[in-house]
Amino acid sequence: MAIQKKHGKGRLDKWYKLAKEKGYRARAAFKLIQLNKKYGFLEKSKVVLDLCAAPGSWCQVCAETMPKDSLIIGVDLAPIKPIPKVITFQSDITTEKCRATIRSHLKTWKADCVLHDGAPNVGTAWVQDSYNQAELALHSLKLATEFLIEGGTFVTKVFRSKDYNKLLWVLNQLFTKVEATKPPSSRNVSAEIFVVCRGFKAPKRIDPRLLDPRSVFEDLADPAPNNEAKVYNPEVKKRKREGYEEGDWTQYKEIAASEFIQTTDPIAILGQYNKLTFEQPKNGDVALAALDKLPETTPEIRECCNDLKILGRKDFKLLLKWRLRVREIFGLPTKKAAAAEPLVEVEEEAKVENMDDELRIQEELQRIKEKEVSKKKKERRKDNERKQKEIMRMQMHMTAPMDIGMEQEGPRGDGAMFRLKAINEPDALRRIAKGKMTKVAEEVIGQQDSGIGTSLDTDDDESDDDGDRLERELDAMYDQYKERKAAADVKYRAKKARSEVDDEEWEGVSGSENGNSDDDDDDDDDDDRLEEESDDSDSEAGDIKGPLLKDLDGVPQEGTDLSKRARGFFSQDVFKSIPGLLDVPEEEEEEEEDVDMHNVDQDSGDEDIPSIQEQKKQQKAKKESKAKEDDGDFEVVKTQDSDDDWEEKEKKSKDGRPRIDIITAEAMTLAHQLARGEKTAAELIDEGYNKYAFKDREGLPDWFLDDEAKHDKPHKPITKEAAQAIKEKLRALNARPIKKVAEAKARKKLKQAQKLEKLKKKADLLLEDEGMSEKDKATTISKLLSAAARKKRKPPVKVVKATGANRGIQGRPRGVKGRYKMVDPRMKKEMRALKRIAKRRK
Ligand SMILES: C[S@@+](CC[C@H](N)C(=O)[O-])C[C@H]1O[C@@H](n2cnc3c(N)ncnc32)[C@H](O)[C@@H]1O
Repeated sequence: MAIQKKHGKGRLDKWYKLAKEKGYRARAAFKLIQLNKKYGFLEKSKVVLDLCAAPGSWCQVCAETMPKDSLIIGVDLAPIKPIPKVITFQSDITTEKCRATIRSHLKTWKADCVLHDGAPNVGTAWVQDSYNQAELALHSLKLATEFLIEGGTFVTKVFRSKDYNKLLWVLNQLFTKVEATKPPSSRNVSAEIFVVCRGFKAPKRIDPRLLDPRSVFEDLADPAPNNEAKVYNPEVKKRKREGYEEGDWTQYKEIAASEFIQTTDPIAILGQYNKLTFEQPKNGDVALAALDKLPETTPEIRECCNDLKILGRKDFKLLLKWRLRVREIFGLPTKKAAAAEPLVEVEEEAKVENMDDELRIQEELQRIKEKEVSKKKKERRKDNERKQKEIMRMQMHMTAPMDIGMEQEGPRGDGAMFRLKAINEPDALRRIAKGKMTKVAEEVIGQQDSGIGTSLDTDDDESDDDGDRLERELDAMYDQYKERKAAADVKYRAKKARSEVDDEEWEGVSGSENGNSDDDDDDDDDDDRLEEESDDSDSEAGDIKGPLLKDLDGVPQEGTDLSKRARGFFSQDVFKSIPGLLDVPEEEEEEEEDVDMHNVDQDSGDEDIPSIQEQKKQQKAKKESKAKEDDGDFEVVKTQDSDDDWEEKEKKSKDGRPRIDIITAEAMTLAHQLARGEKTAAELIDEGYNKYAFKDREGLPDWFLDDEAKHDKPHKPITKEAAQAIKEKLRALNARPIKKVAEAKARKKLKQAQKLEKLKKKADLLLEDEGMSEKDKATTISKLLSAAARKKRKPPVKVVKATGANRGIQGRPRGVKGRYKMVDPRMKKEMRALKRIAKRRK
């Protein structure tokens, strides 16, 4: 990462430039803008108090963002140039006078928001600077507690220093939500951060010590280093990311061993020091001399004392035991003695009890909570993974259903996953076919309270919020990418359209069931739709026969240009009165035959596709047979086979052969092999079971699946002949005019025919005229014909020079009508030069 310069031109960063551009008085404006973007406190505020407001960019932002007629008061030590809609005055926020002036401006009102971006004069020692900042923040908090409305927001700038935690503790006592954040516009090199405190508790009485810098920052002990951790768990070493401790600038420290014996906090010594020394100081230490001579001070103890930093848990224990033993010998109070004097101990403890302890306890609690939550998450995820694996194993016949708790009712029982009766959702079968097993199981089986516990994703929704959000963002980004690509890339559009058509084919059974003709076929939508439909399922339960018993006889199938779904839709009763909706009008047919443009299949002479007359015949025959059925008194029981028939019929031509258009070289190779008997159908089916066939795509995001789709299929060899056949097919297809051209040609033809008709009528009239001689009639008719054959001359294109008034203009030059072309002298010269060159080459 590049190091940000804080001096010289380094200060003039993008925020500085942007502030200049936008007319803000300081780049600090963006800090407030970004804070407000995150927390949104300004839009709902009517009264704002901006402490330390000079030069006034925060006030500018407030005036811009807050509702009209809001009250904005800005105060600073330095003068603030007037800002429209803002009251400003010069004062020191730590003084009583400033407080009184604010009161006079606010009258009886309370501020919805108090902002503080104050910075005392910095440039002294870091410790002093940070302390001053914390102190100023506390002063601003004091004003906030006086003028802030209950539930109001206080925003303050602080430095991350040793006082930071104490300040945070105070803020936590007064606000329900306290969050520290560093807006992007705040320089990385700056130690400043902003604390946004929401939900002012507005207590009736505030302990003055809470807002007194001396009691908050100075009277409290520094947070004790975690010496226990160092001693009880010495193997886990924590790096000191914050550098040296305050006032502790050396790394190597020794202390007299006698001190260790006498101290009340031996752990602190063991944690902080490197060595317990037995060396006598200049003025002599009797206790140390005695200790040195004690038999309890064994060589092992001495060895341990020599370097505390390399000791393990066991060694520390040894030292502590030794200390207790020596204390007993010296007659110093030990634990046992302390137990006999509980009152003294309690008093001592009460003194130690301070804000830091509370902070530590809070932190500890938070840590334990987080640990628990993450443990639960992990367990849930593992559980889900296990279940998914089991289901997959079962799909691959590696596990019996009993292994995942389906033994009570068997595979077709109430809770059974593969029970077809349960799949009464309009789209469920298709979804299963698509591999949306988990979702279906979740929705359908989950409703039945089967106890299998296959609600694989539901728990994750709650537990894995971050993961979900990330996934959603990725999905949204991928959708955007797809849209962008579709807009720019024709091939991609065509591919997408193809894949949608493929999807539609699958939907044959369920697509028209509810008349949901306008549904998209997106996989993503499937899930949503499943949810919607399953909601309705109760009410419709009686009507739904299940997709395996689908009545599609009533749906006209062939002979129109409409899709399957559209046919289903238009076959409803309401449309019955409109003639010709489902039939192709005869005129159109004739026109199509005349124009020769739409019926591509006829063009190509594709015998597999039935002609319109044949289609009609089929329809007629169907109607008759249906009428016969209706006449009869018996009810036709639909079977699964009949549905299959319907699907089959859709795909078959009149002679019963499947209507398959082979468009890839692989398919053509297969077709050739089948035709020549080189491959049997059984072999083909067998090849279908390959390593790509059992991919679990459930729950995977679209972008991943799309990428995978490029590679997760077997690559079949293709033959030269097959490739050639496909090439020729494509060439023939390309040779055909595209629809637009064909339409234009047809229009032209039609116009000519109309003209000819008109001429004919005129000629007839002339012929009937008895007053004209035959010769005159002939000349008039020939004149008419030649006039009709004459092409209309296009008006010439006017050339306009792009000089004088026309230089550099855009659009039509003045006084020029009709078609025109702008030329400039440069173009003229270039054209001449080109002509010259061409001439020379000749
Ligand atoms: C970073 S500037 C504030 C910028 C301001 N938020 C803006 O957007 O323009 C810090 C300001 O705090 C002011 N300040 C420092 N100590 C102050 C005090 N005791 N009372 C009032 N203002 C003080 C300084 O005069 C300085 O103008």
